[in-house]
Amino acid sequence: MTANADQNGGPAYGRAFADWRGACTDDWRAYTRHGFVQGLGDGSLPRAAFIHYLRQDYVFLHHFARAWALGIVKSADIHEMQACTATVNALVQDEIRLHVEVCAKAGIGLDELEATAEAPANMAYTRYVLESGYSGDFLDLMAALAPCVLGYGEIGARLAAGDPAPDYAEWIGTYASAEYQGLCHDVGALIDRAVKIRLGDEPAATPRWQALQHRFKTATRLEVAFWDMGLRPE
Ligand SMILES: Cc1ncc(CN)c(N)n1
Repeated sequence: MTANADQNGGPAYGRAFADWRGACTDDWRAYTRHGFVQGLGDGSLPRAAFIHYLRQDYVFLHHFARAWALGIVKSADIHEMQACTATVNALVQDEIRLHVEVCAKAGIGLDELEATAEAPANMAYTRYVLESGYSGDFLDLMAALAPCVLGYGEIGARLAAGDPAPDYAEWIGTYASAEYQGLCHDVGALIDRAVKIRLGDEPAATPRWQALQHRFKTATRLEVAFWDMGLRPE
């Protein structure tokens, strides 16, 4: 367990994250230790699969930015609005730069990137998250969004600490960076504060908790399906 780990061995991104992650350990492991992830770490991932994934992820980030913008709509106060705004900004200004730059080096320009046809696994995941926000409240949306932000934080930190092969250093460096790790801590704190405001000090004792755990688990499974899709370039 590292200094930054919580008591379950996961990164210390907050209490709600630790609980939700701990309630779906098999699915979480399938997501964060997926063959695609192992291939990023040891360099064995075929380049075609990586570029295929990255193009889909470029589309994914558009929808995720929309979902975080929906968080602004569903916010209870200025603190939540500011935190959601910062995350939208991190997605569309910082994270997406990786996708644009790596694809440009592979000969895929911005127009071609924008014209990427969305894969069904991408649609299933992003629309699930957006629907969680449309029909649910701020907590429903956060439970569906958390595996995305925090899972990549956990993966990036673990791969970077494990002496990775140089092939995917840019990808690993993006998610292991101080900026991305800071974002994960901010999002974890946002969720804990939102839980406290809405469900009090003993949220696990409230009738809503299981439904939130279930939303987190469903989004985690959709992350697994996204990696599966990444391994199947047409
Ligand atoms: C599918 C997916 N999940 C998570 C992330 C990290 N924001 C991402 N870029 N793509």
